[in-house]
Amino acid sequence: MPVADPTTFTESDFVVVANRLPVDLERLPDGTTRWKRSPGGLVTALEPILRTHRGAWVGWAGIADADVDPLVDDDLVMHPVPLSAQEIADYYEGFSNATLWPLYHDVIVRPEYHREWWNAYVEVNRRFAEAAAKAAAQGATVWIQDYQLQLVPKMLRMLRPDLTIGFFLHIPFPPVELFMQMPWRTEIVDGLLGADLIGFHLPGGAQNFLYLARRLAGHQTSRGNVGVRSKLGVVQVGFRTVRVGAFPISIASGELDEQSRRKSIRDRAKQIRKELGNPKHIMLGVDRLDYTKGIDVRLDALHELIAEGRVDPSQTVMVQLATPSRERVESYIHMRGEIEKMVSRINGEYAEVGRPVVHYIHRPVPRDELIAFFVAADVMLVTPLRDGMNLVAKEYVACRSDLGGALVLSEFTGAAAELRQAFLCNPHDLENVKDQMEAALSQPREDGRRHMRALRRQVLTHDVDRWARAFLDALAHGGAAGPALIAPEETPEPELTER
Ligand SMILES: Nc1ncnc2c1ncn2[C@@H]1O[C@H](COP(=O)(O)OP(=O)(O)O)[C@@H](O)[C@H]1O
Ligand SMILES: O=P(O)(O)OC[C@H]1O[C@H](O[C@H]2O[C@H](CO)[C@@H](O)[C@H](O)[C@H]2O)[C@H](O)[C@@H](O)[C@@H]1O
Repeated sequence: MPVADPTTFTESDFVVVANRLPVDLERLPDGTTRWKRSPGGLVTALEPILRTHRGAWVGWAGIADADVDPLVDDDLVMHPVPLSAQEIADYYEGFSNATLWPLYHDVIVRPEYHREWWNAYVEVNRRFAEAAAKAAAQGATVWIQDYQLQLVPKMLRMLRPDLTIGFFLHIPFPPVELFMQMPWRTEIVDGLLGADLIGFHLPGGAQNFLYLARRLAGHQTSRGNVGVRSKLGVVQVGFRTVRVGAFPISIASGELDEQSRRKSIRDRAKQIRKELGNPKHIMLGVDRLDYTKGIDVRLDALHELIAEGRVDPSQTVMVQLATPSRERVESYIHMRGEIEKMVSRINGEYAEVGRPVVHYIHRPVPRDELIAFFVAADVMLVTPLRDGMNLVAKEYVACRSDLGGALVLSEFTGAAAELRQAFLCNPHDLENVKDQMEAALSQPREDGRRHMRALRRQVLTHDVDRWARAFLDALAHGGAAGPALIAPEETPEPELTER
């Protein structure tokens, strides 16, 4: 990737600000560096949009103290924001991923609240706001992404009142009683209210936020329910009107559909089946190694199904592809150990020499290889305890133009609101997960084709372009608001949860 001369850059009319750049700088053992694709669904979703808009991307390069000049790759200008090792520990691993992440994901692990982490979060958010203010042309649109940067909208508005500012949250916005744990709750709500439009995946998240804007920040808000890509909510912040809406994110589904039809991918899918010993059933999990993803849930379910004689280990293989993630955060270290023990236990009890039941790969897989796995898998297991959207579920569906395969999908993902024909399951109810896995393994072919056809219709007609267009149109044009405002003192009791 070419490193460009920073003096040649003009300011951009469209700027995305996210914690990470779409590429991570990697330090190799010999001291040299190279760029690689960043992990996670945010990058998967936003990269194609930014390339179409020929915009700029402000974000961290993924390692400590990287002093990197702006870069250009295919018309996409990237502005790296440096973070020190201490800031990575306090802002990224600490406040973002040991405070906000568990708090916003139903406190699956206990969030930690430390003042020094909060101070680093404020400091780093200020640095991102300053970098965005520098990258944006007069009157530009700036789109800030995700929970790591919730203070940036207000900070940026103070630096650059001429900008149009959008914010999108990629993870669930929690129920009010959980959010109220946060010692800096008012600062976060105020930070977000610096935007002109605040987007969530689901209407429930938008509703939770409107309640807090009234009760906690004391603003008037609109009455009535927020819709999906319609019926925006409104918060009146002095003379400013902030809009709040639900915009479920998606993938570049058409492109993925095309890629998955290629002969090379089909051949590789057949070869994968052969390499796995030509089992009758291949089950697949594809995730960042995160405790929210319920990898333990599906392993537990498989273990019990085999023990009860409902799944035959000589005919069934499970492949778990797990990208390393946040590897220095304590809860991630613990979870990795637990999952690796479960894999060993199942294999110890049920594998034969040369025929493991569970294949576990703890590294990112190249994109073409991943697509071939999706094509090969008879049952896709997506079992998070909580997930903002989960793009993997949509990717699997986009890859199944053959109408084969079956999707087991947790009700606690954003994707479940759209993919109603999947085998929906409650990951907190192990018997239910087992039943749905068994049903997916044994569904009649014609039923499977019917379900997959319906799932594909949803995913192919609601792609990532449509998501971005819906958000950016609402940001540019305001969109329809609810008719009347509710004053803070009129606030009824909350309608809870994001679902
Ligand atoms: N083991 C893996 N190898 C390569 N890509 C992966 C792997 N696991 C996940 N991904 C990709 O990362 C993205 C994950 O997005 P998503 O399911 O929304 O969850 P999250 O953003 O929380 O990680 C998807 O595009 C998926 O294909
Ligand atoms: O940057 P990391 O700490 O390595 O984490 C990767 C990304 O994980 C999260 O992804 C979320 O966004 C997806 C797209 O909207 C969504 O489908 C998924 O449910 C979310 O978990 C995180 O929100 C991103 O900021 C991270 O970059």
